[in-house]
Amino acid sequence: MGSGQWHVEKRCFSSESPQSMDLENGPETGSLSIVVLGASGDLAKKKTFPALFHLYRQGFLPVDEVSIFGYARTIISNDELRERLRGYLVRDKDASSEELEVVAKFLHLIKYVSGPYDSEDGFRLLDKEILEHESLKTSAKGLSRRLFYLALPPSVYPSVCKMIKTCCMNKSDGGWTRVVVEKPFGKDLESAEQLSTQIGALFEEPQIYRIDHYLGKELVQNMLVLRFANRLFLPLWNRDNIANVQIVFREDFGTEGRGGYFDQYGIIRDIIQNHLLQVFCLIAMEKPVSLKPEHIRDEKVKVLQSVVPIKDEEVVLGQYDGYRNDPTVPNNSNTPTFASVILRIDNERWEGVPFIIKAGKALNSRKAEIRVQFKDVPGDIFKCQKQGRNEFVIRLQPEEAMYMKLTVKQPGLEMSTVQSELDLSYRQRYQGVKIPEAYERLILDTIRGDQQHFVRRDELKASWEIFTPLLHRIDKGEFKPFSYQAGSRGPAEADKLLEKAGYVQTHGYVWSPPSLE
Ligand SMILES: NC(=O)C1=CN([C@@H]2O[C@H](COP(=O)(O)OP(=O)(O)OC[C@H]3O[C@@H](n4cnc5c(N)ncnc54)[C@H](OP(=O)(O)O)[C@@H]3O)[C@@H](O)[C@H]2O)C=CC1
Ligand SMILES: O=C1O[C@H](COP(=O)(O)O)[C@@H](O)[C@H](O)[C@H]1O
Repeated sequence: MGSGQWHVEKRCFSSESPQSMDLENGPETGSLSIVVLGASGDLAKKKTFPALFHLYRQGFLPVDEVSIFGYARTIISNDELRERLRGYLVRDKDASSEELEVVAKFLHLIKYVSGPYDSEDGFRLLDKEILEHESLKTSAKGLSRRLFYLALPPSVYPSVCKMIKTCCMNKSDGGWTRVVVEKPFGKDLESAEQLSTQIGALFEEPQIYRIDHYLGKELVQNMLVLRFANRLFLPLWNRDNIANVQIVFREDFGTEGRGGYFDQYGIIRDIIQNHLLQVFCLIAMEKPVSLKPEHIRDEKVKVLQSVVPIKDEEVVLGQYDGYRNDPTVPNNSNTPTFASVILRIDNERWEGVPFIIKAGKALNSRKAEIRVQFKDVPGDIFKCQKQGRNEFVIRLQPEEAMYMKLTVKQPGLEMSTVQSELDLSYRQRYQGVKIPEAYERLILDTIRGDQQHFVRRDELKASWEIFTPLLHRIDKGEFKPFSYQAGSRGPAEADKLLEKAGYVQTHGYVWSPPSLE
């Protein structure tokens, strides 16, 4: 692979039809029906349909193969759905006539079917529509591919999966049916396992795509490359050199109309148990045998299983003032909108290294980053260590970047030291390159049958095992959040915990992304 292109070993093609048949993953051509269930909802309009549009625009969804269906209970016409979606695909006033035409052609591919989630009538109607479209599309040897995206509350997953299985499976020999399910996948270990069992009774694991959109972010996808394709990092990535790791998610807005949903889940279930824990796996796991999805997921499960029970004194919870003003949030809500939790791994590589996982809503900034802090240099001949430690920072968003904080000689006649950085800011380094949206990438993976960036059942179980005891105590009101001011850094106790974990702040040093001017 001299081109430096991503090389996924699992792809093996039939000699008969090299491009059309991936033996392990099912056919890659033939009619493709993408069904968005919950098409009237928030996720569908903001993420799913726009991602499909971007794939269409880049030629990944050829019109001679693809049909898109929306399904929900709301009674609306095809045109009404298309009109609802339009505004999320393009801003009319900025768009050229060519762009508007592309949008119109894409919207024309979408057909809406209305029906309930628990009765066969609606799904039989959906199946009839799919069959009708399949008969019109190119079908290599009559192959059909059916992708069902559940943009729905998890409470309806079991009945929807049952309806798909009963009424809407691919009917061609050698075609496939896949389902994409969103988070939250369960509320604790027991409910997640129950849901997995219900869905697992209907579909095989290779048909189930548990999506976690953080796994589609550019710099999250870069983690394995960074760790395992750079000699520089290999000998450093362990307890001998790394003092602590932080994985941080901050949002500068509150629950904003989603209070009712959020209050049943809280920040640990909304962000930490899934998004941040997936990032944690990629930082902490061992090198997989290969890039095959199962090899990667095997290593993720192992590291999750090596996490020791969370200690009470290594948790700080917070709730921002004003959270309970939302009419959909109970006045006595104990739900955390902020949490900082230290995870510890009991293995040869990481024993003694705290992983501080922190997430909060209504804070003073919006960003997600990984911060790997190295230990002090032994024998400080420059007497410079009070200036700060080496830190490797991976900024997931906004302004994707990686930078390494270093101590260097202050330029000039004197021998003094100063903190500086090696900086790889994506906007500057990759000018003109459009970084794809996470959902765009992940939906393409589902079509290609690549489960590398999706959560396997045992991985999900291991992740709930880590957080369920703490979550149950919070649910029972045994663990109380500190209050914090909206727009602040969160509760001061979280900074104390960070300090206790051994994080050394570099005072007076601020990294600002380089500007293009
Ligand atoms: N919104 C977001 O940004 C994100 C959402 N998610 C997840 O994606 C999924 C969908 O989210 P979102 O679109 O916000 O959800 P919505 O609340 O907008 O629900 C989607 C659709 O499901 C139907 N629906 C809503 N409530 C019920 C119910 N109680 N029983 C049956 N059907 C119902 C409605 O369609 P109709 O009444 O027309 O049938 C609705 O339009 C959820 O699992 C969510 O956690 C994940 C990440 C981000
Ligand atoms: O899954 C979720 O993620 C969003 C944050 O996603 P991002 O890609 O903008 O970082 C969060 O706002 C939401 O509460 C949560 O459900």
